[in-house]
Amino acid sequence: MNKFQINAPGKVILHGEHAVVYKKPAIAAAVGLSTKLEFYPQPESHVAVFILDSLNCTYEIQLQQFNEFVRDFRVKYPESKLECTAKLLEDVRVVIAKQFESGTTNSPKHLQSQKTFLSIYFLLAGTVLAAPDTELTLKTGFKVHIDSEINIGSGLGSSAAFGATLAAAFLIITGHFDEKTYTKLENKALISQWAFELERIMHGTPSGVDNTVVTYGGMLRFVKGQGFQTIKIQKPLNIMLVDSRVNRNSADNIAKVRHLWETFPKVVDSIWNTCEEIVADAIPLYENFGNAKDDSERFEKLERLFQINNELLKAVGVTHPKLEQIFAIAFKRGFFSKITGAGGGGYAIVLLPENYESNQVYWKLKEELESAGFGVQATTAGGEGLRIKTLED
Ligand SMILES: Nc1ncnc2c1ncn2[C@@H]1O[C@H](COP(=O)(O)OP(=O)(O)O)[C@@H](O)[C@H]1O
Ligand SMILES: C[C@@](O)(CCOP(=O)(O)O)CC(=O)O
Repeated sequence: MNKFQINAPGKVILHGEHAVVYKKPAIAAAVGLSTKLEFYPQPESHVAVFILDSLNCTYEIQLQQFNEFVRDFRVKYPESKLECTAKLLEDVRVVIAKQFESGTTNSPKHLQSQKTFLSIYFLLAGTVLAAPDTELTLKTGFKVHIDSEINIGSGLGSSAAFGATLAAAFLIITGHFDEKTYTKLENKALISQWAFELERIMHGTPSGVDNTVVTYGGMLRFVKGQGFQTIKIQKPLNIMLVDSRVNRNSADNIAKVRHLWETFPKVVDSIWNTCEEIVADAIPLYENFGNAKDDSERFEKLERLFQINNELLKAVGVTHPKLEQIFAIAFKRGFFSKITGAGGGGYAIVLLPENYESNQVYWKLKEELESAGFGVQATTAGGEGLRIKTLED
């Protein structure tokens, strides 16, 4: 088995957050920050070791016990493979609970790591059970090192990136495909599908947009429950991600907006209709951006759509004084910005023009945001999805 490396990006929502909950379209894109997984075979070992930098902890799976678990599961459910993910999850929960009770695993961030370890064990067992070799067992150990540039739990899709890298690694070691053939459509679909399973562990009822964006990359239009369409962009968009450093909870914000909708259904529905029009007007701008030498007119139109979209999000009450401070600083310097995701804190995105780095005002903006205590990262929206490369010795 080879050493290999897998990178998967996070995601941002460009338009349609919240409206998407009410069956309106949204646009999401791969963000230029990624999670990196490195896989090292350990032929002399019988342990799978996971070094998780973001959680500052390590998780070990003893392969002998793992293989027994898989064997027992096959005996219990001889007829089913992938169809029984719910049953598999139930059984894996028992294993992980026992490991935590007996202290064989311990981690400083108990709750977070419990879900992570559950996801790892579940995904490994699931990919072994669904392997082309129906009797597969894991004979030799390996080491997996995962670190990430994506802030965890802040709406940038860290769990989908984590899930997609793990799924791809496990699908390789269980013989579904290799470091070259992963690009085939059916293999990407398999990665996204398993990353979705992991999203279900993390969120309960995910829309499926995060695992799709991180696997395939680019920009997508999506409607909840209706699937995805690729937006054929010419090149990724430059954006600045600004971290308000205010903790937010997506579920609370979604509930708050729902309450407003229940109180004033016609008013809020008309906001969602406008959000839908924003998506419709934005798509041709994104598709043609980068086509012409002078894109400035398109860029200015996009800026206005960003501004209108942001005002609508503010109207449904998902802004925060810290986000307002970011919008004011950006606007003062001539940049347009908006909330991305659930709001109430979390991130804002600022649209950046071509060659922004040679623009003095950009550096002033960055400096002012940083000295006001915000986290600032210039990156892209709409770049590459998951990729795998073999590592040399
Ligand atoms: N790099 C990582 N290493 C370990 N676990 C991770 C990593 N990234 C994400 N996770 C898992 O995903 C969870 C975050 O998921 P979630 O709350 O959906 O945040 P996000 O919006 O960033 O996807 C974490 O609690 C952790 O269990
Ligand atoms: C508010 C919402 O539209 C986006 C969720 O935001 P976040 O990615 O959790 O920040 C909810 C959803 O799409 O499920």
